[in-house]
Order: sequence, then C-alpha cells, then structure tokens
Amino acid sequence: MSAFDLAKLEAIIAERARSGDAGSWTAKLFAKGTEKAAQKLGEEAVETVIAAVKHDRQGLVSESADLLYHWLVVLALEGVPLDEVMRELESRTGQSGLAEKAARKD
Ligand SMILES: N=c1c2ncn([C@@H]3O[C@H](COP(=O)(O)OP(=O)(O)OP(=O)(O)O)[C@@H](O)[C@H]3O)c2ncn1[C@@H]1O[C@H](COP(=O)(O)O)[C@@H](O)[C@H]1O
Repeated sequence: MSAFDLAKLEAIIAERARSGDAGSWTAKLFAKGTEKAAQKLGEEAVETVIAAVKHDRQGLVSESADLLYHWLVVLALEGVPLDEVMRELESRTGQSGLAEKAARKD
C-alpha cells in the first residue's frame, strides 16, 4: 500500500497554487479558473471511462491519477476541502448512513 494519499496531494496542490510558478501546471490551472479546470476534469473522466471499457489496465491507472488530481484542483478552486467530501462519504456508511438515506426518500 502506498504511503501517498489524496490529503497529501491536496496539500501539494494548495502549495503549488500559491506559488504562482510559471512552470507549474497547478498554478496555470488556478490562473485560468474553475471553468477550465472543470473542463479538464471532464476530459480526464471521459479518458478514464475509455480506458475502462477497453480493459486497458495501465491506462485506467494513469487516467484515474489524472482524474483525481484534476478533481482535487476543482475542489480547491471552489473552496471545498477534501475532508468535507470524506465526511459526506462517511455519513453514507453503516446504520446512520442508511437511516439518513431512508429519511431522504420520505
Ligand atoms: N498529479 C498531477 C498531475 N496529473 C496530471 N497533471 C498534468 O495535467 C496536465 C493535463 O494533462 P493532459 O493529458 O490533458 O495534457 P495536455 O494535453 O498537455 O493538456 P492540454 O493541451 O489539454 O491543455 C498535464 O500537463 C499533466 O502534467 C498533473 N500535474 C501535477 N500533478 C501533481 O501536482 C504536483 C505539482 O505539479 P506542478 O503544479 O506542475 O508543479 C506534481 O508534483 C504532482 O504531484
């Protein structure tokens, strides 16, 4: 299991965004804003789907990494911390999550 995780990538993205470094893809995306970053996110999602349906295992790994990176960039641009998404996912697990889901259907 890799020691790398999405929280570490989120921290790297925040640091690179602040850097304004001309050689930084992250800084360039931040300068262009949510619309461009969300467009890239959509492209990476489509490329991930294509790799999956082609059963291209290495492509699926590589496109998934691109997808997660661009997803975190969009979250950061919109001021949504990764932890908020994790808490949302957590709320959907176990009994309390199921109870909430049932309540939403009423
Ligand atoms: N994980 C990533 C990551 N995944 C994808 N990309 C970049 O996303 C870009 C877009 O991918 P595409 O396949 O669409 O490339 P492209 O065809 O050149 O792009 P367009 O022509 O469509 O604009 C590429 O330039 C990739 O390098 C990433 N760029 C950065 N990171 C992480 O962010 C860190 C900081 O990077 P910089 O901001 O570049 O310093 C890195 O150390 C990595 O940890």
